[in-house]
Amino acid sequence: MPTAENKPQTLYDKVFQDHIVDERLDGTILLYIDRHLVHEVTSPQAFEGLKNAGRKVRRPDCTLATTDHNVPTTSRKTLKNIETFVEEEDSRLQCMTLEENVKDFGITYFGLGDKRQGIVHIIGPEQGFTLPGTTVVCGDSHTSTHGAFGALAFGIGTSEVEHVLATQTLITKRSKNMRIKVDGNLSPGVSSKDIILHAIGKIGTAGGTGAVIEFCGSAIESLSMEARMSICNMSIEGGARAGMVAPDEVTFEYLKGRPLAPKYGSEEWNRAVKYWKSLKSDPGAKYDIDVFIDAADITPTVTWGTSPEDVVPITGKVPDPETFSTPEKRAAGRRKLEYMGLAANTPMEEVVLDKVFIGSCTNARIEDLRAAAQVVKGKKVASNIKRAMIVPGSGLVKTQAEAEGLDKIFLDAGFEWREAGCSMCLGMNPDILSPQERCASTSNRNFEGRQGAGGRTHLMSPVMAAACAIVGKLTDVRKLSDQNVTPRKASPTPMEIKPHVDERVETDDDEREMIADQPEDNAPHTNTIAAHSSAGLPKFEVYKGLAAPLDRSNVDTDAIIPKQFLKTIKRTGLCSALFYELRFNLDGTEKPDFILNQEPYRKAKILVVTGPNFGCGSSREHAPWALLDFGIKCVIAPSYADIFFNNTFKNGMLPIAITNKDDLDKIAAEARAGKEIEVDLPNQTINDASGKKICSFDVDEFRKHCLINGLDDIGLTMQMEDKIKAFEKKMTQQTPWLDGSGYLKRDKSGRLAAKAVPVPKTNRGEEVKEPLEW
Ligand SMILES: CC(C)[C@H](C(=O)O)[C@@H](O)C(=O)O
Ligand code: SF4
Repeated sequence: MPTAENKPQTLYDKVFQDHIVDERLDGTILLYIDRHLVHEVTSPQAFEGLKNAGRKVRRPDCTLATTDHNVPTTSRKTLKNIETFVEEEDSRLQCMTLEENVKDFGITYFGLGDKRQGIVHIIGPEQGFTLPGTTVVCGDSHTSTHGAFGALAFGIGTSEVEHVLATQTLITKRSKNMRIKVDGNLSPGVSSKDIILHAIGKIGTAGGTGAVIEFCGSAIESLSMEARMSICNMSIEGGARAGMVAPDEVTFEYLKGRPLAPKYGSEEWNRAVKYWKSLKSDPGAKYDIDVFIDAADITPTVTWGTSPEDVVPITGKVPDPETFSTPEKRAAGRRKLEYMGLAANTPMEEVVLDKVFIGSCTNARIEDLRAAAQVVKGKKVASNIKRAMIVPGSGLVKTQAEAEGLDKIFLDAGFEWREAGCSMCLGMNPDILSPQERCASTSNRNFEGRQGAGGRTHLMSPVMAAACAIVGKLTDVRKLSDQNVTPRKASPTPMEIKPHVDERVETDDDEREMIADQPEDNAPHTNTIAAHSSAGLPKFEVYKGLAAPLDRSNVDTDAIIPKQFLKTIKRTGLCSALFYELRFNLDGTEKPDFILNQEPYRKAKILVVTGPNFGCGSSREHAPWALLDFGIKCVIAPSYADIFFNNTFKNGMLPIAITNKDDLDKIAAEARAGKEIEVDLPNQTINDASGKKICSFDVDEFRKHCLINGLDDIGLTMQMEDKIKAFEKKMTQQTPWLDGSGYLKRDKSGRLAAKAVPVPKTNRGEEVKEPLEW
């Protein structure tokens, strides 16, 4: 019998274990974060919180920022500065706020004039900022991308961004282990995007909820790093917190010569590789969920509906909702077809397109562009295609593609060749679909309104999108006769990255000692933490109010609050943005059918959702902010997506999972009758208006404690300063390559120049009171 110590561990277990700063008896863990990526959309409120509290960024050397979501992808030839370049006012403000914050807090930033600027999940790996065995976070759900390196990488909300900026840690719990094994050879024309779409079709968008997926098997091992990134990128669409692939020779090869990776051939590199090689799952390691896929079963795959799980082989037909298993699914299916403007049983290859988008953090890397160019070469975009866009994922991808002449191939065929950014993946910038326009897209989400209000998205691989542009309809890339599209194997010609920053300086032993021995008030990366509490949130105890019933499944955060409202730099003012496209017509008038437009539910304080997986998709904390602004502080649903679930607690809200259908039906019946519901958190019961118990509910002990006492995590974590500091000292010894000395300036004595500051206030700017127990 293996003991707890020698129990076989998974890759996830190993990386998680190596980052535990502290563990409570109830399993709440303070996890150290090695790498923090920051973008303009989810950071302004976090920096504002730091400023209000007089806090510093703890590890500027481990933090990397860029602008990507809001930036126009038009030519930057005339770019002077972001102020004159970004025309849309709110976008401009968000970009400028980031520029101000990175200056104020001393963070490395790749702005629009910098060739290294690009989508946050493309630039991290490109720079060697993402490394195996690290914990990587970003206020963005597709942080899962970085798991391709054997990193534990996941998206967080803005409150957590603030927590990481201030403490370089997160409060979390262990996730479940899930394994998706893909064995065998991929057929020509089938790529990693097809693998992940196929897998999501199989497990569903909630299939990975609460889990970290390890992708393995011979088909995964044969893939290049870029292909592995596309797979891990979409783990979040399968509901998982993160996706991971064990690091191997392909990974090490990719990292050689990256500016922020340990210098190839150095002692540090050799030490790092030795550690990275230890990160494989042990034989006999147990997985809570195991999925097997035969690579031979995967064909070029496209989506037909408004959820990434709505997949079908390109050779298939639009499904008939009347054949779906339950009345709820039939109703949802009809709605999807109506939104998508499709008739059941139409062959997918007969669906005519308007636009083609090749880009996004899923598929805008150099290999994606090479593969698409191979299909397009010597052909022309079909005349019915109004716009076909190629948007490289970063300035470096663009430069490399131009050096290889790919831009010319695309331009000759009639594609637009754009500058780096998120572009039409979510349309927070000028690149959007018009209502009813149909797009073949290499992005990752096909939610209603995702690429523009009323727009219709079909997800697919870059070679498929390229073929669609040529044919003008959804099409099977394998039919384009002279194409020779092969799956993306480990590439013999990786992208050449020229270091634009000083290469990482190897920390020698003496230096390591010196860093570890620095006096407390001048440690390499510290905030001296004054004992303080952070009682800043309104307390949640017994909460009573009208409950609005919502009969929907898989409500994504794009539906809770669409992209156009993410441009705010505040946490408030989002009441009318809540469920905007469900609540309002294009002309701004109300849709009378939507529940929150009906009496008495305009005054709802609780939302009762009868379908599972509420809050899936994007990490936007704007979703709980909008609910709060409307007056809803409690959501009751069968299940939630992980990031949304976390985000609500950080705002003093209570999401309750009721898995028992009878109980949920009773609650929904009260809601439908327009009666009030009482949520008693101390006693963990849901009661009717008279106080009679309907059912009990579970809640995590630590979260309950924080809600009832109105505690803010950051203040609590800051009381763990000694433990965090001790952890950092150990890490500097054990994994010196993670101290980002390549970015941070050193003072004359060679010390990393981050200053210690006392922390007199909470993140909401209030006076510090007595310290509290963590
Ligand atoms: C803006 C950001 C919060 C969001 C995410 O978390 O995914 C975005 O990148 C998206 O793709 O919807
Ligand atoms: S999913 Fe789209 S919007 Fe989100 S980070 Fe990736 S490219 Fe940007």
